[in-house]
Amino acid sequence: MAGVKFQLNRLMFERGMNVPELVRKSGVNRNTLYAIKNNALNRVDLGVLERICDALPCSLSDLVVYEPAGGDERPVIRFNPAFKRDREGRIFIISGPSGAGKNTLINHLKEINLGVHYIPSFTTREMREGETQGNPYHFVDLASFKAMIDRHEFLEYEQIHGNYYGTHAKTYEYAIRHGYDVLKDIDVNGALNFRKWFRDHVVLIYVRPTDLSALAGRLTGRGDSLEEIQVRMKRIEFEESKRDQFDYLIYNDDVLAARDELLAILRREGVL
Ligand SMILES: Nc1ncnc2c1ncn2[C@@H]1O[C@H](COP(=O)(O)OP(=O)(O)OP(=O)(O)O)[C@@H](O)[C@H]1O
Ligand SMILES: Nc1nc2c(ncn2[C@@H]2O[C@H](COP(=O)(O)O)[C@@H](O)[C@H]2O)c(=O)[nH]1
Repeated sequence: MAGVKFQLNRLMFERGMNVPELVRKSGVNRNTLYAIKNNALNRVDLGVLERICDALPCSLSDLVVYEPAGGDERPVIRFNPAFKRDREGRIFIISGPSGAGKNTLINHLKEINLGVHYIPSFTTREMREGETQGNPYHFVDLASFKAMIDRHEFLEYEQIHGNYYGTHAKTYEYAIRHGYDVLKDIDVNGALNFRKWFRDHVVLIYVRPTDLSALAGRLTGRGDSLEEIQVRMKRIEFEESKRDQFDYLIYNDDVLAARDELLAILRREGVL
């Protein structure tokens, strides 16, 4: 859609700056910054823009641009009309620490015909053994990811464990508008952003093992390097601090029991 757009996402990305740091440097409150970052504001105080420009630093014309109509409005997957609901679509998000078993659970559900879609995110991380282009991600280089930020193609994106991950906005908007349910693993920040934008259309499910010390062993078993595991372990405390904001908690100690709990949630939420 044509209109005035903020380039805060890209500018922060280029400067390696996160929201808390920009709050500190600019004095602009967190919610306003998120709204500007996500182009979710219709009006804004010029003083706020000045403070952001000072803090980044950048010029006003770097921060605010007019974008004519154009851009790619198409979803990145083909939706199956047989899965269409007679209500708006819902997004089921699975979050939790690395090694909790989010992908394992999703892969188990892919074996059952639930009538939900799995939308691959875009990522800059290296492909793992067994992964392919489009499953579970669209693997892109940093320049392509950055170009997508420029074109405002992401609903949200995060830097996690040193790599970038982003959800394709038009695809999720299309799913909700046209009655398609989606199951996707997203980090805790992304999950809470989805809740902010799509409210009741989003169901948040947090997965973890009862004993968090099991995580490192699982990642070793997956073939992650020691260095990679250390990076991932550092994020557990942060992820756990967001847990209370989720609708459901699943303890994945036994995969099949956890899968059944997830199925019970989907049933309760009207998917099955
Ligand atoms: N209940 C379980 N018991 C033992 N091992 C498990 C269990 N669930 C998953 N695993 C194993 O743990 C490893 C990590 O699982 P998985 O890749 O699904 O985690 P994840 O939550 O998706 O992690 P990430 O956030 O890093 O993508 C895999 O090797 C998987 O087979
Ligand atoms: N905020 C987002 N988080 C995402 C997205 N896609 C995946 N993820 C999360 O990233 C980590 C790491 O995943 P891995 O497959 O590289 O181990 C994990 O927590 C995912 O849930 C996204 O589009 N946005």
